[in-house]
Amino acid sequence: MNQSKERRILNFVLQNAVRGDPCSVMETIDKYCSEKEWAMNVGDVKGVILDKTVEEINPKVALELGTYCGYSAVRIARLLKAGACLLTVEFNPEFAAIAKQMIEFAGVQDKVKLLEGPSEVIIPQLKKKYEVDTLDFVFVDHWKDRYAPDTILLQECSLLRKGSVLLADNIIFPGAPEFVKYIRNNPRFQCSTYPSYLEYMKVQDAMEKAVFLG
Ligand SMILES: O=C(NCCc1nnc(-c2ccc3[nH]cnc3c2)[nH]1)c1cc(-c2ccc(F)cc2)cc(O)c1O
Ligand SMILES: [Mg+2]
Repeated sequence: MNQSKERRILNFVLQNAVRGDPCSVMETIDKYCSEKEWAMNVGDVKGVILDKTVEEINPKVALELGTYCGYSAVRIARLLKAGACLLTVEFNPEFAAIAKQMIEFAGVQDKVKLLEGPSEVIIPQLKKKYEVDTLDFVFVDHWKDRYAPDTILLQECSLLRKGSVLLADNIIFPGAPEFVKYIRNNPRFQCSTYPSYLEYMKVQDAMEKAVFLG
């Protein structure tokens, strides 16, 4: 049975990146996906916006919605301080299996908890089952029609506190119009937009940062 694209990306990393070196893993994925096969990682251009946001917040508890191959989990985890953790949610078992190996190869497994399942099931479990109090940072990068309902669900589950920061990928391409409409008209969020480019392409995209005001 022929390999999936995600399996080819992982194999390229296992054969070409430096084990235990997150930057080497990120660079190797970016090289493969810009030269050989496009894939929906946040990538090296929008990745800098992600880095700056994580460094500014210095989160103790971070959540990622949409693990995919683990590129942004490695990107975020490499910046987390001792004792901080990233919970990342993936519902596709194939992607989750790839991401688990990617995260372990990069050596950030002690900072990352990969949760398999749909976000609408996992989010309500975060407090009791995963011992989360509130989230300092949320990277929203899963199915675009889940952005708005899951932002509402995070509030309903009291997982956001005054100052919690959401950063949403792809608000231009593929786009998340319901989310943008919801978040920009919501007085409980302070929003800012970061124009950028779709990963590995000369196509306009943007990220939206939304600070919860409590
Ligand atoms: O669909 C995307 N990302 C989502 C993957 C995912 N990985 N995991 C999930 C998940 C995880 C828990 C969930 N719970 C419920 N739904 C869930 C979905 N979703 C995506 C697509 C593109 C894209 C651009 C141009 C194109 F021509 C085609 C595509 C670019 C991007 O940057 C993306 O992020
Ligand atoms: Mg994305």
